[in-house]
Amino acid sequence: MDRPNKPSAISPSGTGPQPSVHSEQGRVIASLPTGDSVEVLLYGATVVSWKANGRENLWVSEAAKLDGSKPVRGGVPIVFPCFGPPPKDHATSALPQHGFARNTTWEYLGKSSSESGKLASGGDDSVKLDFGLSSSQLSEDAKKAWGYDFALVYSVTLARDGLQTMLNVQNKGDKAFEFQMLLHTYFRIDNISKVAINGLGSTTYIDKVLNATEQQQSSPSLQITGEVDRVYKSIKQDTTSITQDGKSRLDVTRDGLSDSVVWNPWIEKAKSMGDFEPKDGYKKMVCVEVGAVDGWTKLEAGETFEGGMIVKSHA
Ligand SMILES: O=P(O)(O)OC[C@H]1O[C@@H](O)[C@H](O)[C@@H](O)[C@@H]1O
Repeated sequence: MDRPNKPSAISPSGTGPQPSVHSEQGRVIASLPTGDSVEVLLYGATVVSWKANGRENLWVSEAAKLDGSKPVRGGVPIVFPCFGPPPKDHATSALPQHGFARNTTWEYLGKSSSESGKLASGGDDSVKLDFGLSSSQLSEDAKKAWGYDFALVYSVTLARDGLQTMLNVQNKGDKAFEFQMLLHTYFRIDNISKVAINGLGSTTYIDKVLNATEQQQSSPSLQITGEVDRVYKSIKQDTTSITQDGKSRLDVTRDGLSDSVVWNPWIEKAKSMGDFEPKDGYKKMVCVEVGAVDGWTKLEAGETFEGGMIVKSHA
């Protein structure tokens, strides 16, 4: 399997007090001695909070359902195995928009021991939480709609210098399947009018607002002044960064992935979503989503795919 982008991981551990991890009411919360923390709902394995340097980096709607009745409007919902409404002539055609991963309850597999995974966890520097979802945990409806034998492991690593989220997809069955995946991250920002998205220059994108026409990003910097729903394909740069008032705010680095979606619903679309509150919340969020959504990724029986992101937050 091609791994288009291989960034260096967040810096590994030192020694010192241990991170704390506890679970309560369907969520797992991890904190570092520095005060940085991450909170993951078992429903959808949705990261609903990531605080670094005393600041929340994720936006969650005030009307988001956190009770498992609807995918969470905010945080980092996982899109799998289809992105958007599935095409009629594809094996995913009977699934809902964005698939089933974001509205199924995952299993907490535990905190991985130090030195395992992509980061050398341990000491006070990082902690890695693993979540699992396999075919047997799906609802009867989802099993009927997509009857493949698969296993997903989602690893969320909180480190002193960032957050890493990686999705590992395994084909456990005896027939090949095709999928798309996306980490649909809602970043919290202070004011959309002061924000620019950089690192998408010279990239071709599908503009879903302009009837899915193919366009070219000519300027190196994207400002958001209206509804934006764009699928950037085969991006050459590893990192898409969000600046605020001209200063670096968040750097999103793709790992094993080369597509990104940029989404902001703006005024009318925000009004039309019952779970989007406050209605002017579009000024405080922007989705920069990493994924494999241009066409389909095929996994043969027994094969594994891994992709995700490393996000660094600037104080
Ligand atoms: O309302 P949903 O299903 O969470 O989707 C939100 C948005 O998700 C984005 O990733 C899509 O590109 C948009 O088209 C879509 O509107």
